[in-house]
Amino acid sequence: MLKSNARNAKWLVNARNFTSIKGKSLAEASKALETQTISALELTNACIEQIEATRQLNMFVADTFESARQLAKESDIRRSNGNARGPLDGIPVGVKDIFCMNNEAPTTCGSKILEGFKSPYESTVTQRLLDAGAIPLGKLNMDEFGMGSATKYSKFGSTINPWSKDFDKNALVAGGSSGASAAAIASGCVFAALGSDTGGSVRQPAAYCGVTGIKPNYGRISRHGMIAYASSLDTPAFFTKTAKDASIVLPLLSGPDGKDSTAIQDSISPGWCQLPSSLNLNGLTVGVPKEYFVQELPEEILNVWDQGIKHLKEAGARVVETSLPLTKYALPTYYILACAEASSNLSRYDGVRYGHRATTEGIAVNNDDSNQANALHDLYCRTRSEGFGEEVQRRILSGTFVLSAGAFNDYYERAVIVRERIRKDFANSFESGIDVLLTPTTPTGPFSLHGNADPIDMFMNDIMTIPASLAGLPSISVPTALSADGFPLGLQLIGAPKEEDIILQAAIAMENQINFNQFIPTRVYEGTR
Ligand SMILES: NC(=O)C[C@H](N)C(=O)O
Repeated sequence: MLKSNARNAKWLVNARNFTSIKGKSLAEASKALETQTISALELTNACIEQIEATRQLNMFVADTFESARQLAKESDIRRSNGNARGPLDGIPVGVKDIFCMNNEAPTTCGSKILEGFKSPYESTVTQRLLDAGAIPLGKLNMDEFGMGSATKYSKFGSTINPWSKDFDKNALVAGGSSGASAAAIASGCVFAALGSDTGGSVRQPAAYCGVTGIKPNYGRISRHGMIAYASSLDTPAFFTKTAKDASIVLPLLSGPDGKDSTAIQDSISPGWCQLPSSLNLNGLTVGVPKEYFVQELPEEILNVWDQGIKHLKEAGARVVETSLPLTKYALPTYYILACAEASSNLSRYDGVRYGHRATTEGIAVNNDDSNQANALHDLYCRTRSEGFGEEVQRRILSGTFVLSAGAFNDYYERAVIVRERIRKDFANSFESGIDVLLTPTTPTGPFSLHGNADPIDMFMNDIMTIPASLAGLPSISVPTALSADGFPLGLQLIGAPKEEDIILQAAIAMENQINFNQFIPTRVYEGTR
């Protein structure tokens, strides 16, 4: 009795110091739980408070606070019994609304067509989070079905970048499609957040929000329960404050899964992803691909790139120029393949099986067979026109076109061939002795939320991230510097197949020198840190 009172008293004292844990890394939060400096319930409540304080950014589209508090209490009991499950036990996390969860939150993928959809099952990756003792606080906003680079194409409206000078006229995009997951880390609402990366959806928002975003190798994390956009590219991925945190989370989410035939079947060796405590990169060769020096690259991006090269050299790496000649074909190849796969995947949303259904008012139905067929066709058309947003419709139309008989050979088939050649480009580079490639994550810093919404400009944002997606390679965005205007800029490390450990080592070596955590988006921390 006395003992537990003493511990409660200790927690109460520290409860006044919540502010000191907000915005800290997952490793730090985990340590605080381990030493019982804070309880999981207190940590959860502190994160909920921060979510409430930052509603203006429009990050959480569904809260699961009730189940979160229950899970936190269970975590505290486990810990007090000496049965804590490891570094994620008691850690508040967020989940992109693309992952099916069997809790109080609907799963909508940012789309009206899935409005109110309650998943009857749990995705593999969220189940692994739960098994590790993590505490999901809610579902995070996203571009509808993962299609976009700004988290603007959502039925819930846009998410705002926490680094914006103000959250109104001068609001910046958080990037997309997993923009809210990145923003939730940057604003200290959670310590890890799930996203998905098809062509850059985790790395690009990570760069824009000044956090770490890792896209593991295709198949490293099971896709079971992640709503499909372009199945040959879709990769469950996640955000943390630091690369060190990412190295803690990745092994817990990875591994074979009988429910996804594309999940990597190799079991993970015990030493995998465990990083030496004193990191130096002696013996590591970093390639800088010359084709990524696209003409339009602004000075500040070039400077950040130079800074990254310097950091890697200082950590002991050898840096050489390399060539990936087919880089310029990656963007069109991606948008042909992704749209083609999307047009097929999204054909299941017809207003009959689940989700939004258009009203049948005005659709004439009588017993005449042809009339009934017309009525059904009308229902599909109305449902899909009402349920899908503009960008999703655009992609379904172009995807249907590239798969049509007259266009298939010229577009889809060619794109499949070019994709293989792009994969070969990377393989040649790695075979020549390069261990990891270094590029900017994005061609610019975060842009205005209210600016030009030309879809082609939006596609151009993915120019640096898409090649690795086509090749299925692991890659990570490391927050590297602030622009002259005070906005985050990131660099991307791309690794050889299944070599997440190498990109993580290089990323950690960089972050040790950069110390990006010295910078914070002050508006969302006002009075809280
Ligand atoms: N899903 C992604 O990885 C984002 C990419 N900008 C796309 O719209 O396809």
